[in-house]
Amino acid sequence: MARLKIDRARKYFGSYTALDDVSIDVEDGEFIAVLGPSGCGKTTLLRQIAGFDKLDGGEITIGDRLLSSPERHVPPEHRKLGIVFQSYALWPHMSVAENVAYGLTVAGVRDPERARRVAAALDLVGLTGFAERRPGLLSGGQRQRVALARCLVTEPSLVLLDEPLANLDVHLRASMEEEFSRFHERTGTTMVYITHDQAEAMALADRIAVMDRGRLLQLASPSLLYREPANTTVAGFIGEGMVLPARLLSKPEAGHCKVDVLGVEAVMRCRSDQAASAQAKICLRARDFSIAQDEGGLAARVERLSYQGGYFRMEVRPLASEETVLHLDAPEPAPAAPGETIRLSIRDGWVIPEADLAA
Ligand SMILES: Nc1ncnc2c1ncn2[C@@H]1O[C@H](COP(=O)(O)OP(=O)(O)OP(=O)(O)O)[C@@H](O)[C@H]1O
Repeated sequence: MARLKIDRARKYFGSYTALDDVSIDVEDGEFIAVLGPSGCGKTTLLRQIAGFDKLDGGEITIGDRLLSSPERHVPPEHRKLGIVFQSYALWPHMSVAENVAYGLTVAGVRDPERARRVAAALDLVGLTGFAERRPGLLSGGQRQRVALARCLVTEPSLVLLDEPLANLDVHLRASMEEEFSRFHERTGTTMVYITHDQAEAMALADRIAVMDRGRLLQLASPSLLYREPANTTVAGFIGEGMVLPARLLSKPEAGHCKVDVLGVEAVMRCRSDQAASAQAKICLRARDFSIAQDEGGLAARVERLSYQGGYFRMEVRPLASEETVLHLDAPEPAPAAPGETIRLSIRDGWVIPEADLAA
C-alpha cells in the first residue's frame, strides 16, 4: 500500500495553474526527491502535502487517511508530518536539547520520556555531545542536523525536506548528503525531499519526480531517468543531455533500433514499442561519443576545450549542423585544438519516446 498518495493534485494561483494534475505514489519507507527548475511547483506541492494550502482539485492521502481534497482539509498540526526547512528555523535562545525537545513539550510529553527521546534523536544525528550548546555556536551542517533531530523526535510518519542543504557550502553538502542517506537507511522513514539540485537528488533518492511548469514529467529511479528520459525536457534537464533530431531506420529489436542522426547511422536503445518516425528525437550524453580514428562518423569542428582534471570537456559543432553544439569528454592529452576538425562515433543513445510531450 502506498504510504503517501498524491492523486491528480491541482492548485491555482488566480489564472495560473501551479499544480496540474500531479499524481505521485510514495511507498512506505521510500525516499522520493522532487526535482525541477525554479518556479516549477516544488514548494507548492510540499505546501499541499504539509497542509499549509488548500487543494483546488485531487486528493492527498497518507495510508487510509484523506488529508487534502477540495472538500476536506486536515490542518498541518494534525498531519503528523515532520518538516525540515532550508532556514533551519531554530530558536536562538534555547540550547540544542531544548530546541529538539520543543515539539514534545508542545505535545505534552514530559521528562523522563522527553529527555530519553531527545537523547535518542541527538544520537541519531551524531550530536550527543552538543546538547547544551546554543545554535549560534554550531556550524551550518550541525544546525541542519539539529533541525532534523527536532523533526524526528516527534516520530512523524513522513518527513518533508525543503531544500535542506541549499545554505551549506559544497563540502558540507556532500557530507550532509551522506548523513541523510545513512539516516534514511537506519530509520526507514518515508521522505519527500524538494531540491533543484539534480546531483543531490540522484545521490539520495530511490525515485525522482521531475517537475516542470506545474506538471509531473517523469517519476523514476535515478538510473532510469538518466538512461531512459521520457521526454525532451527530462532528457535536457538530467545529466546535460543533448537532444537531437533523428530518423528511425529500423523497427525495435532487442531494445535497440537503427537511427540516422545528422547524416550518420548509429544503433541506439529504444522502447520495444517505439513507433517508426522520420521526426524522432534522441538523447545523447557526453560519454556516448568517442573520437573515431578513421574517416567514418560525424565530422565536427572543435570550438572549445576546458580542462576538468585528467580529461577535457570538448565543445564541438557538427559540420552538417553548425547551429548545434555537442559536448564530449576526452582524456588527456587533448586530441585536437580549437578550430580543428575531428570525427565522432556514436556508441550509445536513447530514442526519446514522448518527444513532443513537453515541447
Ligand atoms: N502564493 C502565490 N501566489 C501567486 N503565485 C504563486 C504563489 N506561490 C507560488 N506561486 C507561483 O507558482 C509557481 C510555482 O511556485 P513554487 O514556489 O512552487 O516553485 P518552486 O519550484 O518551489 O521554485 P523555487 O525552486 O524557486 O522555490 C511560480 O510561478 C510562483 O510564482
